[in-house]
Amino acid sequence: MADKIAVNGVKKSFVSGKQSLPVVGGVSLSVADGEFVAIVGPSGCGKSTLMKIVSGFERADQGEVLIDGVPLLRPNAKGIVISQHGSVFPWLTVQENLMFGLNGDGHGDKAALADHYAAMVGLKGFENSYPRELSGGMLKRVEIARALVVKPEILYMDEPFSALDALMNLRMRTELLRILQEERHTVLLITHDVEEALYLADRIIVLSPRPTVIQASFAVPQPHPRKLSSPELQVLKDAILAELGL
Ligand SMILES: Nc1ncnc2c1ncn2[C@@H]1O[C@H](COP(=O)(O)OP(=O)(O)OP(=O)(O)O)[C@@H](O)[C@H]1O
Repeated sequence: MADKIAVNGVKKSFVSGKQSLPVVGGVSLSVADGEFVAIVGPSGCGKSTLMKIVSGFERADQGEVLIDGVPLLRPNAKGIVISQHGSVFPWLTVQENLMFGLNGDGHGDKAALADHYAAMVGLKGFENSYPRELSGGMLKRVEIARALVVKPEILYMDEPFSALDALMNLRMRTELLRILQEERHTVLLITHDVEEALYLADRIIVLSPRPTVIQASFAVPQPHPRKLSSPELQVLKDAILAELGL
């Protein structure tokens, strides 16, 4: 079977005036169906640029991205991006936000589906609330539910929890794992937080400084729920931090 995501020899530079800034220096990567891959790397190395290329929002100068063996030329309905900035519509209620992406037929009772996903992320009873009435963590849950309600095969997450406080960040990690146990997705997560990657991912890829290439890759074979204090994860954490020069 083809990989869910295959990244082959992707390179990208940005041109500003006469200057060319090489950002992605040649990245090849395969992600299996249902796999959770986290990407860590130094600030400004090109993580978000790589994610934009892999999700179809940016074109590579060289190389290609295949989703289920098909070249990706633009954002594709199989994948949804969740970013740190958030994209919940403030003028719509939770239920209306969740129904927003369900255009066209084939979704049955949209309100019921929206309410099902609201409940899945712990927002039962808040279906008719507006975003201004919710906390930061609840807003993040709306965003996750809004991504999941369209049943994407791939979740692209770019620092999804970094705007949350530390406690809410920890809660959302657990919440995400619970949701992924209910509904299988292939996940690509960018994070600056090595512990977040160790807690969530099946595999952790360490990117080099810009122009970025894959510097190292670590499998995380531990079952969930994981204890970050376990000796195995501590050893992995030290090895990843060493790759990052820390
Ligand atoms: N559209 C663009 N035009 C020009 N330069 C860009 C563009 N997007 C990104 N860059 C540059 O590419 C480099 C990598 O940026 P990118 O956002 O991909 O890095 P990152 O690893 O995600 O950074 P951070 O960890 O700080 O979020 C930076 O030097 C940035 O200024």
